[in-house]
Amino acid sequence: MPLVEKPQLLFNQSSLPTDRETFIKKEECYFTVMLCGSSGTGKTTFCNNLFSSLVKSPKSVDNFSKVHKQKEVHIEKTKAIIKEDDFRLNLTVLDTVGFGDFINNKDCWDVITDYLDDQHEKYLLHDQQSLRLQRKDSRVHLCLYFIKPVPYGMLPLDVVAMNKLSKHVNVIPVIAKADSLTKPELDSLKGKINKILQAQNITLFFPSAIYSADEIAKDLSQACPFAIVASKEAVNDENEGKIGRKYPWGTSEIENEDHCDFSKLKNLIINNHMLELIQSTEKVIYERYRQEQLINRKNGIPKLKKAHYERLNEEKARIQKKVEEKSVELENTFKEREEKLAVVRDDLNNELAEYHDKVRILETQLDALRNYKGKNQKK
Ligand SMILES: Nc1nc2c(ncn2[C@@H]2O[C@H](COP(=O)(O)OP(=O)(O)OP(=O)(O)O)[C@@H](O)[C@H]2O)c(=O)[nH]1
Repeated sequence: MPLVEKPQLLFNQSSLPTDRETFIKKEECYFTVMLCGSSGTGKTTFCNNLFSSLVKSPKSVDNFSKVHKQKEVHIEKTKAIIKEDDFRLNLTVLDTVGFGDFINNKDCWDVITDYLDDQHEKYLLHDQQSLRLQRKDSRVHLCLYFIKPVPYGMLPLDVVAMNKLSKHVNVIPVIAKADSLTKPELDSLKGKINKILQAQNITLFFPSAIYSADEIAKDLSQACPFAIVASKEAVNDENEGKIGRKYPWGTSEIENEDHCDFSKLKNLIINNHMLELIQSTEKVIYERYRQEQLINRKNGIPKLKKAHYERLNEEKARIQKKVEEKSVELENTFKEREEKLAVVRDDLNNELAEYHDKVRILETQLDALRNYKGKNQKK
């Protein structure tokens, strides 16, 4: 687990509201963030920019082809401890490897929603025990959903996946690689995405004024979906320390609000609303899961998840097929044996008929001999 001491200023403690100050005074906090989006959307680069440190290493070419040989989406976990002054952030970053990368992406969000529910379930089990000390909390506080920068809006996969995920975790959509769009294209894309999200009734995470200030919360909410640019390089010597992307015609600085919404998103997640994300996970999302489970589950047994259900159905179909194949095989063997037995029976019957004929001939001969003998005795 990488231990990153003193990254570039992560927490702006001087401007903290009281609630957050208390939160920081706890000296330690656990935060889990999920990066959901297809390969190459810049998730790793963005994550390292967000936490101002090398939290996650980019995939090498070999590693990339190895992980993508698996035909299923899987969750890759990276842990890091970020220390700033006396505060320690125990960070867990979850990458959804393979999400949206296959030709058929049907139900690829199931692995993720099952993972999210599993973490709630583990917490629920701890909750139900009499001694609640040292309970592990692996619940996910935030899912950053990476939308590809395509001018026509969102793919149907994005709409369905965000709809499903938003019931299990706080979701914030981001437009990845926003430097590939012009300002008018970006504004139009944001408008289209917001219209789709509204029409589909997708509930996203929006910062509330209780955790920051009215204007800050409003400004951050208006920036959604956040257009982000990520980079691992400083733009040039002159602007040393400024991270960005260099092009032949100019530069794009990630923290420049005229270039993208990176700073706003960082303010939301780290400076102002991390506590709200953690509390909303506890009070809204986990509470909803807890109530649903306790109302619906029979005899305390957790409800089967879709993936488990499908696996059981597949297993049932496999066993049924095997039973059918075995019964056809047995029937054929039985028929073969029956046919063989019929041949043996016919042979034996023929043999028996032959013996009967022979016996009949012998009896006729015996009768003839008896008659002959009787006639001779009379003489
Ligand atoms: N133009 C542009 N390129 C970016 C941006 N962010 C990242 N990249 C580049 O995109 C490539 C992929 O970035 P990664 O951060 O590895 O993407 P990823 O989503 O983590 O990829 P996987 O690990 O395969 O899932 C790298 O070459 C980055 O330098 C961005 O905002 N704009």
